[in-house]
Amino acid sequence: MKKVAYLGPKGTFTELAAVTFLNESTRIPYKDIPSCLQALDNQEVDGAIVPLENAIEGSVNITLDYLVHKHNLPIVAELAIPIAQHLLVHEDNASDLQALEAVYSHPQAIAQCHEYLMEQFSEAQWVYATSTAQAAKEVSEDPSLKRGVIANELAAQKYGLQIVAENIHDFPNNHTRFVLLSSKEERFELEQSRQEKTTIVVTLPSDYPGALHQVLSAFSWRKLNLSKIESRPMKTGIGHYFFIIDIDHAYDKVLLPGALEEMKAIGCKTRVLGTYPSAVIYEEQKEYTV
Ligand SMILES: O=C(O)C(=O)C[C@]1(C(=O)O)C=C[C@@H](O)C=C1
Repeated sequence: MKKVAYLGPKGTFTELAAVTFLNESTRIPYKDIPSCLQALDNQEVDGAIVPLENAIEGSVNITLDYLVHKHNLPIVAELAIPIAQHLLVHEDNASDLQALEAVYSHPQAIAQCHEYLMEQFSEAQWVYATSTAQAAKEVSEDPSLKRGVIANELAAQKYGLQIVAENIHDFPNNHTRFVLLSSKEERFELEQSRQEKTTIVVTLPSDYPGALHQVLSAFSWRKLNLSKIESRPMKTGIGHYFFIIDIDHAYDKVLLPGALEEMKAIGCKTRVLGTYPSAVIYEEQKEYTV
C-alpha cells in the first residue's frame, strides 16, 4: 500500500500502529477519523488506518458508526499494539505538577486514565483534543500556560515535552486494535499475522422472538468462535440496533456463507465488513523508529 491516511498530527498512537505494521507506506496525517475515511473514499490515499477498540475503554464508536453507516470500505487487516499513556509537560512546568490547571488529550486517552486523573488532577480541567499528538502540539506551543498532556513517548519526542509520569493508564495490558481499510477488496499480507478474522454486521428482523439466539446458534453448531459481539444503535429510534460480530475464521466457501444464509432465512440483514489477517504486538516485542 503506497499511501495510508492516519489520525494526525505526527506522534499519535495511530501513527505508531502504522509504523509497526506498514513501515513501507507513506503516511498522510488527517485531523480526525471521518477525514481519514473520506480521504480513502476520495482516492487521495490507498488505505486508512483507524482505531476500532481499546482494551480499557471499549469500542471507538465513531469508527464503527462511519464504517457501518457512511462508507463501504473493506477491512483488510487488523493490528493491535500496546498503549502506554504518559503525562507530558513543557520543561518549564515540570517542577510543580500540582500547579497544572489543565490536562489535554484525546477522549479515549482521558478515559483510559480516568482514575489517575481523579487521584492526581481532580481540580484541573480535562480538555479534549482531536488526538493525543494534537494535544501535545498545542501544549508545547505555549509553555506559559500550566498544562499537561496525556500522550505517548513519540509525541514527547516530536513536540519537545518531558515525560513526568509513565504508564498512567488505569489497567495493565492496555492495547488498542486498529483496522486497515482499503478501497479495494484485495488480500493484504500482514507479516506478523497469526490469525484470520471476519467482521460482519447483522440487523435482526423486528418482532421475531429468539432472533439473536438463532443468529448465535448459526455460529455455535458450526463451531465458529466469536471474539466480539456488540450492539450499536441504528440511529432510527430507541430500541433499533445492529450487531457487529467478529468471527475467528476467514470467510471461506462453506461455513460462513452457510451461517449468513441461515440468518437471511429468518429475515436478518447481513453485511461483511471484511475478512482479514490479524496481528497483536505485545509490550516486549515493541520496537519502532519513526
Ligand atoms: O489520539 C491518538 O493518538 C490516537 O491515535 C487515537 C486513539 C483512539 O482513538 O483510541 C488511539 C489509541 C489510543 O487508544 C488513544 C487514542
